[in-house]
Amino acid sequence: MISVNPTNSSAEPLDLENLTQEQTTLEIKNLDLFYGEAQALHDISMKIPKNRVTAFIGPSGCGKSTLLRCINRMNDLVEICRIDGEILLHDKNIYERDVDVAALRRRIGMVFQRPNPFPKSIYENVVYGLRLQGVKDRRVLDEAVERSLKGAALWDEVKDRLNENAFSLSGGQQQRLVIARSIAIEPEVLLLDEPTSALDPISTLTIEELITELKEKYTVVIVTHNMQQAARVSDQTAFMYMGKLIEYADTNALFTTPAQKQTEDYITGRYG
Ligand SMILES: Nc1ncnc2c1ncn2[C@@H]1O[C@H](COP(=O)(O)OP(=O)(O)OP(=O)(O)O)[C@@H](O)[C@H]1O
Repeated sequence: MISVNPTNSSAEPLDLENLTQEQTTLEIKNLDLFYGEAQALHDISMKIPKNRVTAFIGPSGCGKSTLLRCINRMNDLVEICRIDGEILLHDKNIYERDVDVAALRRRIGMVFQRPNPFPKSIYENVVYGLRLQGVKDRRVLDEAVERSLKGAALWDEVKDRLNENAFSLSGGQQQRLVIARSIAIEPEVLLLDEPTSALDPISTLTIEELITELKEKYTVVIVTHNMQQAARVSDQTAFMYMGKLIEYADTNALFTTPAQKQTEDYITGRYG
C-alpha cells in the first residue's frame, strides 16, 4: 500500500446508498455522457451529501472532470456533448428544459485548475457577481468583500490593498481570490477542478485547510489527481475508471479497505 494518511475529516461516515433527502444536496441518476460517438460516462449514479467534501479520483481520462462539469452544466458549452440521465439538485432535475442555467451556476460555483481572476482590482473581483445582479449599495458590497475574503482565508493578507490589481497576488492568493469571488454570491455547492495543481506545496496546504472550512457552509466536490489530497480533504471518495464509477465510499474506508480490486490496484499504485 502507498502511504495515504487518513483523512482530516472528523465527520461520521454516512450510509451513502441510503442518504435521506435532508442529507443530500445532489443526486446523479443513471448518467451517460457522449462526446460525439465516444461514451465518456457510463451509468453513473451517486448521491452527494450536504456540507461534506466529496472527491472524484481516478487515472487520467477516466471522466472525473467531465462528471464534475455535468453538475453545473458546463458541458452544455461543448457542442458534441450529449447527456442522458438526471442530476437532481435537491429534487429538481438540473437538465430539465425550464432550468435557467445562469441561475443554476450561481447556486453551483466552480473553481478551475489555473487561478482565473479578472484583470480588475481585488475588490472588483469579489463583487463581480453581485454587480451583475445589480447590487449597488456600497455598504452591501463592502460587507460582501470582507465576508467573502474572510471565508476564503485571504482577508488578512489583502485588506490593505483591495484596490490593487488581482494579478499582483501570488498564484495561491489568486486561487483563494477566485474562491472568494465564488462564495460572494452565496452558492450552495462549490465544484473544485484540481484547484491546487498549479500551486506550490504551501499554497496547496492553505487551500486544503480552506476546503475543510468551506464545507461548514457549502457542499464541496473536488476533482484531484492527488490521492493524498483526496485522503486529506474529503469525507467520501468516488473512484472512477474508464468512465465508470467503480467505488464510492467513506474516504477512510476506501483508502484502507477498498471493496473493489480495481480501487485497490489504483490506490496501491499498480496503475494510473
Ligand atoms: N470537450 C471534449 N471533447 C471530446 N472529448 C472529450 C472532451 N473533454 C473530455 N473528453 C474525453 O472524455 C474522456 C474523459 O475526460 P476527462 O477530462 O473528464 O477525464 P479526467 O479524468 O478529468 O482526466 P484528467 O485527470 O487527465 O484531467 C477522455 O477520453 C477525454 O479525451
